[in-house]
Amino acid sequence: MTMDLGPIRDKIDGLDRDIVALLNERLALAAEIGKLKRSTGGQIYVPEREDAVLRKIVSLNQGPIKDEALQAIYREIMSAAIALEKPLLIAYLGPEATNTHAAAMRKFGASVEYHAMATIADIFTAVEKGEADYAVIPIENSTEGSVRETLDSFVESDLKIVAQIYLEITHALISNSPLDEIERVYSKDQALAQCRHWLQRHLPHAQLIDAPSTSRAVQIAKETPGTAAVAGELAAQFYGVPVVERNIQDKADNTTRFFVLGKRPAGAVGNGRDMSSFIISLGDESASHSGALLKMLMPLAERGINLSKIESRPSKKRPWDYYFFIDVTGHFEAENMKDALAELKRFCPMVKWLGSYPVANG
Ligand SMILES: O=C(O)C(=O)C[C@]1(C(=O)O)C=C[C@@H](O)C=C1
Repeated sequence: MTMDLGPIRDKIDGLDRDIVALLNERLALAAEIGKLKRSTGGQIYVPEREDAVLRKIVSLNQGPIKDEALQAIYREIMSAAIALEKPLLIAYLGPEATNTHAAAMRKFGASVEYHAMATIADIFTAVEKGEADYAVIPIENSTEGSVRETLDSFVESDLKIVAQIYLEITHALISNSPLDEIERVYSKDQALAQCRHWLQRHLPHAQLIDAPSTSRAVQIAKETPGTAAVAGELAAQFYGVPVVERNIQDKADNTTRFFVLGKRPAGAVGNGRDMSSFIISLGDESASHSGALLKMLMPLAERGINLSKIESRPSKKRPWDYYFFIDVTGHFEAENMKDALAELKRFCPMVKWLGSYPVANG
């Protein structure tokens, strides 16, 4: 039987012509917006608008395209729009091709510039000095907990959290050798631990060796026959090493949360889709007063502001003095938030706003 795909492909060609013309029409409008923003000093990347666009296209979608596929396409369209408005440089915690790189690309797409940096402190400095426009850093992992260096860096910095990214962490076995020839497996200890059962079952005799990063592990696997790496698929693509097996992590729900940091705050999305983060210190009350924490949370609870996370860190100023890092629902500019903060400031020596941002990426 011969298949005649010609007529259908002709229709696809016609649609592609229309799609390209429409995309260019949309991008020309973004370029116009860019010109206005540059003359008035407006922000090029507008997380709350992107959140609204991504929700709008999902509400318009009637299928068969999946919402996630449509959002991924729009992520790239808005990335191309940003690149026309002004080239943006995004700093992220390196090395290249790690999960933080993948998270940054998920948020900003392929049309902006990325720069891997060695430490979280370097990243804060780069954005503060204007050497990078935005930064992407990990804040917490669902199994490993918070990244303490990130929390501590917020105490001294005036940068604002403008967006957050949730990335499901998946691991792949990456090697030039087939499974039955692999004798050594390199990765970060955490990644090896997260794949322990799979490795025991499929490579019971392989030696498991710590590497400084998952990306370094892939570089080692690339150079040495009989070795493999456990890393994300981005690293396999980036270094050009084949994926032998994907999704080898023992648990399926391992997620890391990342923040996007910028110099200027993001506006409100509305519709209950905003979150805010603060550092609050109770000063002398924290050690002496068992009800102090409750007193701190009451002004928020009384105004219907939900607490989604609270975490304490030693202030390092005095023993048993703590900073509380809290995430709450709502935008900083909302009336109930302003009231709650005014009340907190009456008895808390430090109430520091770290930023307000859309609840989650699309
Ligand atoms: O609406 C804007 O401010 C734009 O710059 C356009 C646009 C878009 O392509 O929709 C692009 C980048 C911004 O982050 C948000 C939206």
